[in-house]
Amino acid sequence: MQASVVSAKDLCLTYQTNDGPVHALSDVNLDVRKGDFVSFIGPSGCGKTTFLRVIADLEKKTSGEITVNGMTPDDARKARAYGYVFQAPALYPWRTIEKNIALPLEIMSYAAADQKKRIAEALDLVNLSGFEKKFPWQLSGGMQQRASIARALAFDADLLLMDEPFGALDEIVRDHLNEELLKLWARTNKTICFVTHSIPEAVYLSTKIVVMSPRPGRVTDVIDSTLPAERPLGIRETAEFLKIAHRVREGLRAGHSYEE
Ligand SMILES: Nc1ncnc2c1ncn2[C@@H]1O[C@H](COP(=O)(O)OP(=O)(O)OP(=O)(O)O)[C@@H](O)[C@H]1O
Repeated sequence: MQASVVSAKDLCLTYQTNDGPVHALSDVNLDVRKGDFVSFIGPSGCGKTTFLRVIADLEKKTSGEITVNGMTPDDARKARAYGYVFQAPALYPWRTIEKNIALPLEIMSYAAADQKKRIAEALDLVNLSGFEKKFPWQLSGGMQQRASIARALAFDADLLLMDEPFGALDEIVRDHLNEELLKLWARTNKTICFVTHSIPEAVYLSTKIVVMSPRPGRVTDVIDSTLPAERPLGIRETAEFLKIAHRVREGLRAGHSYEE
């Protein structure tokens, strides 16, 4: 069996707010294994982003256990165990695209030639070759997000945390990036934790789909995908795909509140 990359046991996180406590995560138990592609899906406010942020040591658990590569999130952060792609592109406006991508590589002291190679590969992967010298504000929102994905890819961490990275992109670009991400994942044996609101995206990409529900944020279903590793886009029309999508939809419906 593959090693555990993220392991959560009875994990709880409660935010204290002026309106009282918000139970963002309640008794979450989950094991992400090396090489897994795990999608987190659920309605707004069910704690998907919070879970990623706990892994990345950007939030502290209230109780329970969480390890990342067998370490505390704090030690994992110091060991630079992961790359993080945020919901909104977080690029420095005073740096060109290539300099933005270079930043983590500079911090990690990659040799200049290696930096250049990685930047070129990452830009190619997200279809941004030729935009190296542009500044973020010269690109569309979608292109900026692709650049921030390139930054997380260039930095060669085994674990990629992706918070709705393709949510703002048009569907054709999104399809392309989904395919490219799968290829990259297959080639590199990375472990990916991926937040999405899209059922087809979750089913297409994942080896494991974690369905969550809010108030309090909890895991209501964990689906191990039966789809083959090789996934042309056409697989989305197959009976097997639709069966898994149906189960995800049922899980979402069961945990959904219509009272908002
Ligand atoms: N810093 C914070 N302080 C207080 N409450 C917070 C904070 N961050 C998130 N929350 C609350 O915790 C709950 C979970 O939020 P979270 O962002 O993790 O959900 P999500 O599933 O990622 O939502 P979305 O799909 O909208 O991004 C929500 O009720 C949210 O309002």
